[in-house]
Amino acid sequence: MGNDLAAQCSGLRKRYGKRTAVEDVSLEVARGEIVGLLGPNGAGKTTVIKMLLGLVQPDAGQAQLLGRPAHEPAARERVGYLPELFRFQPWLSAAEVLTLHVKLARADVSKADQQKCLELVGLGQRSGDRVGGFSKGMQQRLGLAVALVARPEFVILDEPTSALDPLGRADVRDIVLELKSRDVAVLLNSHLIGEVERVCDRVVILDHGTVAAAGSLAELLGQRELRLHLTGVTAEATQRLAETTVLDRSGDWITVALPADDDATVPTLVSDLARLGVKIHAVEPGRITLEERLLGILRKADQ
Ligand SMILES: Nc1ncnc2c1ncn2[C@@H]1O[C@H](COP(=O)(O)OP(=O)(O)OP(=O)(O)O)[C@@H](O)[C@H]1O
Repeated sequence: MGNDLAAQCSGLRKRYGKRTAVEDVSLEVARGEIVGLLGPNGAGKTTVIKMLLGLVQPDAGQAQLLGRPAHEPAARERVGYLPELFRFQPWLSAAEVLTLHVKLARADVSKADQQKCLELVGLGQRSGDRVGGFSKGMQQRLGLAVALVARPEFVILDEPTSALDPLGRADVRDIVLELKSRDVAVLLNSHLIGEVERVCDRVVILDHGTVAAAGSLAELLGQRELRLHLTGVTAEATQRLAETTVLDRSGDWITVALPADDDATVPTLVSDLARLGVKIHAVEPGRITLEERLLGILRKADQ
């Protein structure tokens, strides 16, 4: 495996009794890449994460972390993990929880840097307070600090914002993007699709334990489109429109496909149509959202 991969797994399978939780799942996370893991409840996301971390033994397949087999404890030393469900020792202060985890990770992180990590997650003022008195969202912020404090090269965040207010969610988004800028890889499991769409480079969609779709956002969301409200369309203008891919026509509205990442098509088309005497009432760029795409994939699989 190349050193450019933070995580890689292939052919992962896990059964619990007769129930198949995960079947033949393969995925990769490159260094500095943010990958979103999406899928309905019970799709197998957490099970895949646990197999990647060597916390659950796969029935088949293999997983590697930062170039080592996932089951080796040394593989996890440079990995930060925010589990979906966790409880910290309620009698410890936030600062003590971080110190404990720095020790467990056998990392060398000064007290000042530990305090900075608490500030990063918005708990700078609460470092001396006992965790038992923390709200759910504050505990989740502390969980994020624990995942980040030992300066990991790969971070797995399992539902990191489920208990957070909108400001907290925006903070997590900024933190994830900041990790990427430092070439830290992130695997993000979240039901908040807008969040995934905003920060992730690639997305893996799990359904019934298997990979239902995977790819970059551009690949998954496909072509962009443009809705035009036009009147006075002459034969010449119709010919000009036919040079694009016309997806739909209903009344005065025409939808054409736009090539991905092409900035020239819209201004050229609009000026050509205007020159040909067409009255242009509206020009609306559009693209299906990740949520629409996800629902489409999952509903198709259920049919
Ligand atoms: N320890 C376990 N014992 C028995 N079944 C399990 C265990 N862990 C997971 N499963 C089953 O495996 C399947 C996948 O569960 P998993 O927690 O991986 O899903 P998920 O995609 O993370 O779901 P959610 O979005 O609800 O967190 C489910 O059917 C679940 O009941």
